[in-house]
Amino acid sequence: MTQSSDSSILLGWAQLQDINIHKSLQIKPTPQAGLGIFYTGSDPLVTSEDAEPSTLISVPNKVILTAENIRTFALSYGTTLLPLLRNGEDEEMVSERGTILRFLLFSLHRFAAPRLQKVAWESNCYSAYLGFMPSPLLQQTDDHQSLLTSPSAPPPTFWTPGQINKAVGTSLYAPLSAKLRLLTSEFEQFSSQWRDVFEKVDGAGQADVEISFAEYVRADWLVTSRVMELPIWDEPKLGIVPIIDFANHTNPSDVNARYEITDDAVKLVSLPGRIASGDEIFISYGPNKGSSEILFTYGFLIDSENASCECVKMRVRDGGVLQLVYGRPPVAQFEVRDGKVTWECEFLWLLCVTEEDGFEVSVAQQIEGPPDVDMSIHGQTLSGVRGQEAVEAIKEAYGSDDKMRDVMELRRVLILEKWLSGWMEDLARVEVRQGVEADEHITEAESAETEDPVDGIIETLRQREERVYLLVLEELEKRKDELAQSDAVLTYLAAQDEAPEAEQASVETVEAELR
Ligand SMILES: C[S@@+](CC[C@H](N)C(=O)[O-])C[C@H]1O[C@@H](n2cnc3c(N)ncnc32)[C@H](O)[C@@H]1O
Repeated sequence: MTQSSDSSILLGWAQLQDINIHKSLQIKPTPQAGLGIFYTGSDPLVTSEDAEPSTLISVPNKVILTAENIRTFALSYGTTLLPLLRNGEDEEMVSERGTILRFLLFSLHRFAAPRLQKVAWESNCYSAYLGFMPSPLLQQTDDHQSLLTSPSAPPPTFWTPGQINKAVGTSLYAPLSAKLRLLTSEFEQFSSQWRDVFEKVDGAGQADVEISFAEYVRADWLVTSRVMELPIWDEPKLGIVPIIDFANHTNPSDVNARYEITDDAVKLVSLPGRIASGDEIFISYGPNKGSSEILFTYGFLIDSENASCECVKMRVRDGGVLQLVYGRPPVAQFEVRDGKVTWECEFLWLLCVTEEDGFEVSVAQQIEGPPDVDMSIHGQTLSGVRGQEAVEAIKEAYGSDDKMRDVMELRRVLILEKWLSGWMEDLARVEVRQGVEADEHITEAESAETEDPVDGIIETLRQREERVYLLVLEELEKRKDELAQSDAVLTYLAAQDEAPEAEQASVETVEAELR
């Protein structure tokens, strides 16, 4: 089967589904990103700088793989697909993500029983499209699949425990470990549900009642890397938009198309003057996403050298006040955009106020459920105030105090500096830590002799994150020097020198850090 006939299968399917595609578009392999969308014409309505944005692809809502459409579609499958879309024990439907994932699993599984294969694939009106889904680990046997260029390194959820361990210290490690734990526990439950459903089918054999973890991880990756949040209905919904989902990512400054969402369709429209004949159509998967986030979600490293922005999001686990007030570790965000360094760590307000300032947090452990957390500011108790609301209350109470504002900022700077230095040390540590015990389903397939492309990815990620931390540390150092000279801080320190010994604990820390 040739490349053009490949593309024509997909485009023919799209036509049957009332998907409108500009006549000069092709879907074909790219050197690094699997399949992509290419413009091959010279229509001035698309290429000219003076043209209006032009619709390249328009996908009607009824074709989008949303949970709602899949549930409707599942009704025609009788006893096979529908029971998979419910939670095993109760009769409730699974989440939107779960529904899309289970539909993909059902459609892409190779059933041995002809009856099941017919229902899942041959009578599936999405199969012509689903046949083009990438498969980073599984061996491809389909004619058109074998033509796809597979990426040199698999996405992180496919990494072996040994590969994952090498990411220790990067901002990828914790979310990746957590995701694999989640996938493992979901899979335990789902694989037995799958077995229950297919054991009842006449003629079902071993290949029909068993589903592998690798299949589950692949379906999850397809959902994660292709799903969009669609604000079409009253409440935004998740959906995979066929054909438009072949658009690859580039840096925001190089994009040549964007999404347009109307009441009845999702469209890909051109950016005037950005597309020439032969160009690939590119969108941006998120201008504020850093290397780690793109790697986690889409499985590749962005071209950060040419990007105007690098961003690191790190979950902060203090096991204390933050955990109590936020419920889960909050995210510290650092950004270097066009050379400008910024950070977003509002939750540090929770750590820069002390009992000495009239701030207290008290915890009452419940017999069941999370503990009750009360905050008290200058003797006034605020019950059940959590997260950003708690931060706002502290800012309101202390942020307007001219005498304390700089002191508090200095405390925040010092805490952040300490965290960043710790994270830099973690990044520099070469030792491999204890494995991700959850990942028992993927067998170790590493060879010491062959060069592992995942090593290169992790090393690049380490270097990028280290650079961001270094730039933030430089800024913090400057800010620390400014604050140390501020009248408010000098007055505060002088007053503390005169204060009785017992009251000096916090300033001693501040002074020690300043030295
Ligand atoms: C929405 S899909 C795009 C279509 C995809 N290329 C395919 O063959 O089906 C997103 C996936 O495309 C690949 N991709 C997109 N942009 C890329 C890029 N700039 N570099 C490498 N891979 C990219 C990644 O595998 C990503 O998870």
